[in-house]
Amino acid sequence: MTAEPAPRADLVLIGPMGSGKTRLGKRVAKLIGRPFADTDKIVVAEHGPIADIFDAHGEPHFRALERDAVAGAITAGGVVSLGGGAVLDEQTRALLGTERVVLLWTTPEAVEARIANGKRPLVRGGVDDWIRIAESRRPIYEALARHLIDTSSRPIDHLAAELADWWRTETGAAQTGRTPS
Ligand SMILES: Nc1ncnc2c1ncn2[C@@H]1O[C@H](COP(=O)(O)OP(=O)(O)OP(=O)(O)O)[C@@H](O)[C@H]1O
Ligand SMILES: O=C(O)C1=C[C@@H](O)[C@@H](O)[C@H](O)C1
Ligand SMILES: [Mg+2]
Repeated sequence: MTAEPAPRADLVLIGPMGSGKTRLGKRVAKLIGRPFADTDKIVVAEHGPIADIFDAHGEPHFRALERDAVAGAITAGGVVSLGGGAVLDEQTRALLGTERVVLLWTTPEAVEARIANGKRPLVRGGVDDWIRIAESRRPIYEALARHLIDTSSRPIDHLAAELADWWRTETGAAQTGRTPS
């Protein structure tokens, strides 16, 4: 029997816009003492604001940039927060098949204020856009995830502590005290 390849990243956070991937990812990385990367931030650093990329070149161009950012970040390791739609890419989904993937979910009520800053071109129509997109992607998210966290109402510190505990259990770090490769 062939063993499943070991995950390259410590954690990969997926989920809809505003579910807290960036904020929680940063926090949990600090707790477990591992580097943090956010694929949206990588794309922005290299190519400028996401809304500008969508407006100037369209979504498929953004997805291609995002695919490369995801592959690079996962190969580098640590805690990786993906953009909400990164899972639409087939190559990315194949990569995530062997990763420790955590799905963050939230309610429309909780997300409405979180997505109101105009930085996300796909929800310019507000929370109705968010509901349509989140629900259409839900089966993809659920098929990839090994663990689910609802970020609607609990304080970020509690969520981060819970996720760090899950990581320790999954990796055996609690028992051995070592950092997994
Ligand atoms: N658990 C939480 N409680 C309250 N506010 C939160 C929580 N998680 C995130 N937020 C706030 O919601 C907003 C969006 O969070 P964040 O940027 O982490 O979402 P995201 O999942 O990375 O979204 P995207 O897919 O668009 O990158 C931020 O202003 C953040 O501070
Ligand atoms: O869910 C999405 O499709 C997106 C989420 C954000 O993280 C950004 O990657 C961008 O706004 C698109
Ligand atoms: Mg984010």
